[in-house]
Amino acid sequence: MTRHRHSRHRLRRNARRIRRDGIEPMMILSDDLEFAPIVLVTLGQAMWRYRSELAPLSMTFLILTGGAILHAAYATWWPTVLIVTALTSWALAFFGRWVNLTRPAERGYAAVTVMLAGGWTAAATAVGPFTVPLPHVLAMGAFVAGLPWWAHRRRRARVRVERTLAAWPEISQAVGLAGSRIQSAVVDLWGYRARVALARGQTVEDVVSKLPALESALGTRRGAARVQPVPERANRMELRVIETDPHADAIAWPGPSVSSITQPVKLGLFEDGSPVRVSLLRRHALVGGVAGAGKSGGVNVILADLSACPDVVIWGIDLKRGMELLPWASCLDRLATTAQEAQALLRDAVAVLDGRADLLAQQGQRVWQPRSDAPALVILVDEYAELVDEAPEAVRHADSIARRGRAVAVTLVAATQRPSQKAMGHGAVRSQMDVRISFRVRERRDVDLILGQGMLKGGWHSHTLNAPGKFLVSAPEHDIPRRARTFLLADDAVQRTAVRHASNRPPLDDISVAALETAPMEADRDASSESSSAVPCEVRQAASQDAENTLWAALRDAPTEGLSIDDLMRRTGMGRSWVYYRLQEHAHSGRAAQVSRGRWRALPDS
Ligand SMILES: Nc1ncnc2c1ncn2[C@@H]1O[C@H](COP(=O)(O)OP(=O)(O)OP(=O)(O)O)[C@@H](O)[C@H]1O
Repeated sequence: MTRHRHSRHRLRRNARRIRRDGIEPMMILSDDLEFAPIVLVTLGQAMWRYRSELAPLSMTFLILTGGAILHAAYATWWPTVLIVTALTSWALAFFGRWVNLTRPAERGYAAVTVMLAGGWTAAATAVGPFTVPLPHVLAMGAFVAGLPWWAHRRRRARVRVERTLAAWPEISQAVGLAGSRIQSAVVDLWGYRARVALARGQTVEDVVSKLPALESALGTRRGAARVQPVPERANRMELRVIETDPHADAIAWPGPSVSSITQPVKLGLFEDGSPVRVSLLRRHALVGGVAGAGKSGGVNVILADLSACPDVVIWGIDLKRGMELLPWASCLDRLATTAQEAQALLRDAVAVLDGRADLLAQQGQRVWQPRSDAPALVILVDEYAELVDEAPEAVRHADSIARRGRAVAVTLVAATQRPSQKAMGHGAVRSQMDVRISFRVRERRDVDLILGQGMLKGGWHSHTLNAPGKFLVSAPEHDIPRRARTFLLADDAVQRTAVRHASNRPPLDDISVAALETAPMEADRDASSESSSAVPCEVRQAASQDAENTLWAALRDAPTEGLSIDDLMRRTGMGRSWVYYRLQEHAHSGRAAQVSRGRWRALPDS
């Protein structure tokens, strides 16, 4: 007692000296201080930190204490304890959802545990908690009921997230977001998300630029953290950490989601499982991304939905000799696979546009309302850059459609790898695209190329997409960067869908057909300046067959080191794309192969 008074006195004296001398206060561990309180505080902190893991033990202790008190004071109350237990178990089993026990297994566990605990308490109330075998039963019960608790995945995830976010003050300091606060956090199937209040002057863009540092501080894998603004508050954001990728597996196309172009098509699913719906009515769309990133897959989903709508006519341009769009031929009102056909198709689309615009002007209407007898016209262009290369004249028509087509429901859906000004033909097409879909891009600067200026800075990181089919979509209804994955249509699904939808495709309306019938006069004028399209069809076919034969002969007679694409272009007189796609076809059917980089020859036994 005297020793305690001495040390308290010494402490007070030290504190006075510190204040007097202006020395910064700090914790000093010395044998002067009492050791026991520090141990107690540390122990208390550890127990608090591990309170979830210790819960079965704490509960056992509480039940034991409760049993002892009840036995000592109210030994005759054991039937009441039993009744309360039965009622609570029943309520948990049937209404546990109200207390966040979302799964049947969780409700069952809670009901059984309450039954065991209540049963034991009733017995302890009646005969005393230390009467054999009650202590043994309690120990066994605690262990058995504790096992599912300790093993429960969602509980462990919640605890891990709580601990991570408890360190937010240090984390935010370390990454340069000091002063921001976590407001709430929710653990879900794929990871967790937290609402963060930003400090004064901090913006979501600041956080986006610090994402890699944030991922490191949170201890997640690279690319696991996402940041989304909260539209109604500039000083709030949602931080999402994806621990298990919900897009790890391909998502099969579930069937058409629309029956009219006036409804938004369903492209795929966001990471939270919600559908990506985008309206294509009176909107042009640009689909971009590196080769193999899933553009054609995305176009397939658009086609599968649009071909289910009886109020839209679809035209296609595929200068890869129809490789991508040919499977949909039965649903396409028109398909162009050569530069000349593409040019004619776009020219006709402009004629349709003009015809419709004239009618609307006469009737004093502003927009074309798609119906099955007055359908919208959607023109799908696969690999737009190819069109610019091979049919530069066609780009003029595409430009016209991009600028004037919306009101009359004549719209473009253009897919291309890298929509640079050059690839888009230096026209207005790119700037007129209202829906931008970006699959993975190789370089950061390509993000802005597809999605628009400043998008990279705003957190649209399509260079970090890590699997084919994953995309970001920017459209009037999608102004937040959220990762999504398109549905996947396997080849046989494309075939089946095309066959099923082919029977209810609408023809063009009378106004558009009449516009096309009066268009040839203009077309002839066009044609006179284009020697290629003036060549009759049979002559073109014969020329193509000649080139085909020359290519095959060249490949067959090629030296062992093969022939380069330039050699083959020279010999056949055809363009690079033509040679390239014919080689791909030969390679596909096992007739020719690349002997070294860029050099080809026929296979010996073909
Ligand atoms: N949503 C998806 N889910 C799973 N896999 C996909 C998905 N989309 C595409 N893939 C896979 O990626 C491969 C390449 O996709 P796709 O042909 O669509 O790419 P691309 O961007 O069109 O390439 P290219 O420009 O060479 O035509 C496909 O063969 C398919 O296996």
